[in-house]
Formats: sequence, C-alpha cells, structure tokens
Amino acid sequence: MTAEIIDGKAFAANLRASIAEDVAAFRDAAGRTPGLAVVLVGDDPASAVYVRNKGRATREAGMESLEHRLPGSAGQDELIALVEQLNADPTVDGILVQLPLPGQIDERAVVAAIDPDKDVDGLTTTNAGRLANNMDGLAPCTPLGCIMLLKDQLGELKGLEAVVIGRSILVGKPMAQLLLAENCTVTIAHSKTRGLADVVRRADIVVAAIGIPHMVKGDWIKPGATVIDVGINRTADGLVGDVDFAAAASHVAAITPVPGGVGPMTIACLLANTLTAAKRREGIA
Ligand SMILES: Nc1nc(=O)c2c([nH]1)NC[C@@H]1CN(c3ccc(C(=O)N[C@@H](CCC(=O)O)C(=O)O)cc3)C=[N+]21
Repeated sequence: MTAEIIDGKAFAANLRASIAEDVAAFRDAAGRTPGLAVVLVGDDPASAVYVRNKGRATREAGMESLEHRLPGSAGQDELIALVEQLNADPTVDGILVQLPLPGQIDERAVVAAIDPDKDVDGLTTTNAGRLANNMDGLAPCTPLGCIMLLKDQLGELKGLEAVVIGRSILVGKPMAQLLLAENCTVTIAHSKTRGLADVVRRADIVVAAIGIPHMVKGDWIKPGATVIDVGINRTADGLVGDVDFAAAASHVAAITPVPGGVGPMTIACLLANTLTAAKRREGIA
C-alpha cells in the first residue's frame, strides 16, 4: 500500500480562488474592500518572510493588506496602542499580530487587546470560548485548514478515533475542539503522555503538532490511518515535519507533506477568516 500524498498547496490555491470570487461579491454588496492588518515587531527574517507571503496572498485575493512594522525595541504600550487604533479603524476587518513577540512584550496582553470580531488568528479567549461552546466565532487558521483537508479526504469524520499530539493554544487545543465538533473521539497527547506510541496506534486520524522533527515514527501509525503533519521544522536536511514521512507513507492511507501540506492551508484560512469577519461586520451572511 502506498499513501496518497495530500496536496495542501493545490487545495489552498483552489480555496484562495474561491475566496477571491467571494471578495468580489462582497465588494459589490458592501461597496468596500475587506482589509487585513498585519503587525510585525522586530526584524526576525523568518517572520518577515511569512508576513510578506501573507501580504501577497491577501492582495491576490482582492483584499487590502495593511502592514505595520514596529522596531524590536518597541514597548508593550506602543503595540497595544496600535492594536487599539486598528480595532477602531473601520477599514480593518482582520488583525494579525505576528508571533513570537520580543521578550519585553507580554503576548497575552497584546492578544487580549484585539477586538475578538477582528481576531482572524482566533487567539483571543473570547474566540477560544466561542469554539468550546459551538458558537460562531473565528477559529485558528491552522486547525481550520487541517479540518478542511480531513473532510475532503475522508468525508464524514463522525465516530473516528482522532489523536492530536500537542496542546498549544494556537493548534492542539483548537484542533481537538474542531474534531470534537465533527463527532470524532478525540485524545490530546503531549510531551508528558505515557506510552505515546500506543496512544497514537489507536488513531484513525493523527494530527502531529509538536515541533520536533520526525518525532512521530512510522510504526506508531495504524495502517490505513490519515496523517496531518502540522510541524514545520528547519533542519540541515531542509524543511521537515513532525512525522517520519517516508516510514509512515509505506502503510498509511494518506499523509500531508512538509512543505506543501498544512502550511499553505494556514494562509488560505487566514484569508477565509478575514472575509468571514468582514461579512459579519457588514451584516452579510
Ligand atoms: N499570529 C500568528 N499567526 C500565524 O499564523 C503565525 C504566526 N503568528 N507566526 C508564525 C507562524 C508560522 N506560520 C506559517 C504559515 C504558513 C506557512 C507555509 O505556508 N509554509 C510552506 C513553506 C514555507 C517555507 O518554505 O518556509 C509550506 O508548509 O508549504 C508556514 C508557517 C504562521 N504563523
């Protein structure tokens, strides 16, 4: 058996094209263009590349990209003042503060300042609470993209055993919530989980979001399982995921590659969330 390689890049390209059509319809209905503000503090080169890619994708979808840069020495009050200015700006539908932030800034305080209805990263406690309560809100982009790939691959997810490895606020926890909303039986495993290999062996769906290159071994994964690899690790061998891809690919049903899997979906879902936020602000379904 050879695994199907899930083409996240192609799926994301289709999604972006369909968002671009919806953006055009939004512009006709609302008489304005949806806007995404991206805030970058400092000059970390990897963050600068991500921000540039997000800006390009935003414009390609026909939306306005507003980029704000603050020096790495910026204070927390200065950053929060910028967030509040963006909250009040009627042309801004989505606000993304690129993480991580420099050490002198409390990320939690900055995220808490974002208007939850513009929180296109889904990081505020309000949006986490909405997700936990099955209310309309904005869910984090990476888990949203993973769910789209899983539904496309498997159709109905009801009753499947899903194991999420990782419990971050950005990926692991919201991923588990979204899988639960799809009626999966969900286990969240993490660095302190005992017998991790045997926990993972139960899974029909494995979502790996640990941040350790090739930590998940091929023989941890049940034959015929579907594997979503969220890891993006820069190593001497280039960009690799959290799953030992070659070993898993021999017996799983389907697996996302790194790069070209989840990463492009994250950016496409950021655009989707921005359009969702804009429609809600305009009272368009
Ligand atoms: N507030 C905030 N929100 C984020 O969503 C956020 C963030 N901060 N900080 C950094 C991480 C990282 N991130 C990625 C998005 C897309 C790719 C992506 O498209 N990756 C390509 C490869 C890119 C490459 O070659 O480096 C792929 O996997 O195919 C990767 C990483 C979003 N992040």
